[in-house]
Amino acid sequence: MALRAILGGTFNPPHYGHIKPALSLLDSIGVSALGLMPCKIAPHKQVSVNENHRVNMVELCCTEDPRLYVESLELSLPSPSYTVRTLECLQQKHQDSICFFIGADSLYNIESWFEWERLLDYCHLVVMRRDGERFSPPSSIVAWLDANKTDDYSQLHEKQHGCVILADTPLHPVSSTELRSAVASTSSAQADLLKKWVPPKVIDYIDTHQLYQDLSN
Ligand SMILES: Nc1ncnc2c1ncn2[C@@H]1O[C@H](COP(=O)(O)OP(=O)(O)OP(=O)(O)O)[C@@H](O)[C@H]1O
Ligand SMILES: O=C(O)c1ccc[n+]([C@@H]2O[C@H](COP(=O)([O-])O)[C@@H](O)[C@H]2O)c1
Repeated sequence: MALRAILGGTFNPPHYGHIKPALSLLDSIGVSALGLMPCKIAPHKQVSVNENHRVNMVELCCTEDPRLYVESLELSLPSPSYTVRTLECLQQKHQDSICFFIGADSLYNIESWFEWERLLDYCHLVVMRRDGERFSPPSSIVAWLDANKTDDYSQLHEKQHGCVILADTPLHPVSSTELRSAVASTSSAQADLLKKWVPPKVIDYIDTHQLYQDLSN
């Protein structure tokens, strides 16, 4: 069965910490493209920048690499954007197996996700390092992880769903939160931070639309 790689996110704004570790895994996984899937209403976050801006920034981000595309399905589904429901719809739409990418911080909070125990019925989870030397999940999910994790990427093709890969991705120490602060700041160090982590077209978009000028968004 064909495999589809998807990274869901709020993307407020999108940054290289989203795309670089995920792109670095595509060859190992054996997929040629990565769908960036912006959520409509984030389940666990207050997001004041509207979905159109976030989608436009994700589209601009996709011009950075021909393997990137926007997966817009979640925007057409009822809010909030519960991943288990989205994955169910994605599978019905494409009939592919799905590798759903998340950062380690998302894994550590996964028990708070809507019907989280059903997630692996619809996808494989590919977890990217976010910080720290090694993965350190909360004890409450260790048994679940042990039952499902594998280091063998060929399993992603052999099984339709149900694997968890803790991927040894290079660290990209950045978050959208820091970048929103950097936009709001006037310091040159913060301007450098933006240039380092945000694609130039996304920086131009943020400037043009005066996003993140105050920290309430
Ligand atoms: N620097 C990074 N390295 C690895 N994974 C990341 C990184 N930044 C975000 N991710 C992962 O990408 C997904 C989407 O992230 P999201 O859009 O919430 O970005 P964020 O930087 O965590 O945002 P915020 O700071 O606003 O919470 C999440 O699963 C998150 O864990
Ligand atoms: O389904 C849930 O309850 C759920 C809770 C938190 C996050 N998610 C999804 O996880 C992805 C990353 O979320 P975030 O908040 O880090 O941008 C994004 O696709 C969200 O829709 C999903």
